Amino acid sequence: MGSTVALITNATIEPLYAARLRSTLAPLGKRLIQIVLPDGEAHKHWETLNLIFTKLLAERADRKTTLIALGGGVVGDITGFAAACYMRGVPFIQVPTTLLAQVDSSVGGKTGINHPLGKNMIGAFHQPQAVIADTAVLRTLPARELAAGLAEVIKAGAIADTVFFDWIETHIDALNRGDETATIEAVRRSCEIKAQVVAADEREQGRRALLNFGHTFGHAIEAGLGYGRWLHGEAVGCGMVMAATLSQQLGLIDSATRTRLKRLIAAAHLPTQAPILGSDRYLELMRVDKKTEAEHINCILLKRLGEALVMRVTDHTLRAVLTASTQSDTAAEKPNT
Ligand SMILES: NC(=O)c1ccc[n+]([C@@H]2O[C@H](COP(=O)([O-])OP(=O)(O)OC[C@H]3O[C@@H](n4cnc5c(N)ncnc54)[C@H](O)[C@@H]3O)[C@@H](O)[C@H]2O)c1
Ligand SMILES: O=C(O)C(=O)C[C@@H](O)[C@H](O)[C@H](O)COP(=O)(O)O
Ligand SMILES: [Zn+2]
Repeated sequence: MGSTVALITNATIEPLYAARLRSTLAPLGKRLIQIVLPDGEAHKHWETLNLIFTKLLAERADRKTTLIALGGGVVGDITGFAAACYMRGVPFIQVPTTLLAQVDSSVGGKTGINHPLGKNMIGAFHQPQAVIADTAVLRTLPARELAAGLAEVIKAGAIADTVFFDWIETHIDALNRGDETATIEAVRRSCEIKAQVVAADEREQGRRALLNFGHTFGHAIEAGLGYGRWLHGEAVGCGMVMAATLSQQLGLIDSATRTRLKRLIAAAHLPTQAPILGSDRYLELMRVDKKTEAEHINCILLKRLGEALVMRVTDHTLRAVLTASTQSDTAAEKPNT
């Protein structure tokens, strides 16, 4: 580690947890630069990234400076990308403070920012030196943000581990109320699953794409409504229901499996009915996805709970799912019966 550390956080987290982190760092005797970003997904863009570069340059941060991301996925993704770019790459550490960041975004080295035309479209793979998660900080997390984090926990079970999926079903009430023992187990197993997938395919040449279950639809919802209107986890929760509907339409899963996933997502207080954007707009947004190849949309589908696969899907099939998913629940069930 060099002689300087840059603590990067946001205006909500700084008064809650920055002093504690500063006092932990104090015995190391490093020069500390603190950068406080504006809060929210709507600020996960180029201008916010540039605030970091400007401050690091103005403070003469050298190429051995370690950046520390103290916050949720937004702070983590921007800080990681700043670390990947600043002086062509400096080390960084993730200190995730949301459930979503502790179970998913702090692990695996995907960093980046949004573009008005697409979610996370500008970024880099850059692994953190360490991830330090303390579940005690989740006590101050708003309930809506806790639910958003559960979406990525459910995703991990749905794509990779049926035993974990069963466990989430059994413990959903405990997870909803932030029970410490259940939360620690959810963080532990989600990180274990993610780390295994990333270790096998760090740069998403294959299996890592499965971690994108629910995201082709979800990212379209986030970008289509305007970043920050629906939380990432909310959009992913709804996106997983849409992907399950698609899986059923393609004959991969039965109606009972789709219903089981949908029930769990609803039990985690996440939306299951998609916002109306129009099928044309959805398809336009879904095509702006890193899995798209020569304009063809690739989706992550379920084979069963605990197993997923990537498949190219025609616009025709997607239109049917989009229509069903934005109508009433009864209508959404229709194509599947
Ligand atoms: N890199 C990846 O692999 C990856 C994976 C999943 C999601 N993401 C990204 O993560 C982002 C979503 O992250 P998020 O859900 O953590 O949202 P977020 O970073 O916006 O944090 C949610 C809100 O909670 C506040 N907050 C954070 N910690 C708190 C605490 N302990 N107490 C009280 N308030 C607290 C934040 O200030 C913010 O207002 C999205 O941009 C998504 O694309 C990235
Ligand atoms: O780590 C991954 O790989 C994921 O897909 C995890 C997702 O939960 C996360 O939202 C990720 O940022 C989405 O990746 P993207 O490549 O579609 O931007
Ligand atoms: Zn995600």
